Amino acid sequence: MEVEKVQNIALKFNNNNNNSSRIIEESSIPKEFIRSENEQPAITTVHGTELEVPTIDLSEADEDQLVDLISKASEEWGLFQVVNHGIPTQVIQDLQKAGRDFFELPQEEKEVYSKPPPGYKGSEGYSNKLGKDIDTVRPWVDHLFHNIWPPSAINFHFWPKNPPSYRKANEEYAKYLIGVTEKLMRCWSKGLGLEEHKIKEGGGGDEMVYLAKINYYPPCPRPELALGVPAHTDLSLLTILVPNDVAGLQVCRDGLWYNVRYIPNALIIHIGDQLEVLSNGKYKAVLHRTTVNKERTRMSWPVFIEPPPHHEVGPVPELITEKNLAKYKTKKFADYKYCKLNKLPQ
Ligand SMILES: O=C(O)CCC(=O)C(=O)O
Ligand SMILES: [Fe+2]
Repeated sequence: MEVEKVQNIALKFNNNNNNSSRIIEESSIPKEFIRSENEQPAITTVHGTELEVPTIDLSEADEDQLVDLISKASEEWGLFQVVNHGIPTQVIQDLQKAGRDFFELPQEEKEVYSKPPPGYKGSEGYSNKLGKDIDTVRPWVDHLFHNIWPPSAINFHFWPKNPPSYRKANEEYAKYLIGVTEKLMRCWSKGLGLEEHKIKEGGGGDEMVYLAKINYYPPCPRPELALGVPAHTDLSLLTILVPNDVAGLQVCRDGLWYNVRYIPNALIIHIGDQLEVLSNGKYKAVLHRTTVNKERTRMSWPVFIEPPPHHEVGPVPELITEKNLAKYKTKKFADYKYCKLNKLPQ
């Protein structure tokens, strides 16, 4: 069988002059990256159909209409794209260029920002999972995490100094992102029949943490066998993501995986676990994953907007009645995160 044939062929990582990019000499991948058949994109993707997730114009002047659209998309899909969101194209392009320039640096320079050794509890730092031994199937992706808001949560130690434009590009993007986030949270509150500040308050108010990530998915010689990020829902309250123009995001509907269409300049909004909890299950965290590409590097820039660790998250009390009992426990975000990352029951 094809899977077995490729299992014995080693991937060769070569240092290419001063740029230690990986040169893949065989038209194959090591077995650590090969997914079981029930995960392989070639077998599990619905081909020929890109999923038309809702695309919402965030400049819609009729606020009730906007609330309805966002509420419906969050209930039915858990994911939607927004256009006319108010973030200038230049700000997004600068963010993307700074991230791309960082990931194209020699490996040693990226590793300056590596996550601290085992025992480190934070999320921030660079991780080269492509080259790291872990006992599960490896994801075909490298990433960098660091907080971008609020100022008290920022640790510039994890922000690349090279390229020099990195800091300004991220600070600019963060400023605009706050506006988009707050608008979405007001709409979700209203969509739930609550006062407009309730979702923000339930998520930790001005202490909410904006955790930025860059995903870097290099070309993969056998994209039909591997995955970038495997199936998951985000831990966050919401995630706002900018992709590059290489498609790869997939969402699960009725057990089947569909490609999400790339729309230039749109932001992709994911409902995360914490919004599902706050809304007592009305809004659904979306199950998603990413595929990789044979020729091109895919990149994405998600920002996970999360409650601060000590903040207790549970269904908003006003939503709980005798007929609508709480479906989720109220617990500290840090505890929720610990259970999820360690695959413990919530
Ligand atoms: O790259 C993408 O489009 C999605 C990445 C993702 O789901 C994640 O990093 O949590
Ligand atoms: Fe995700």
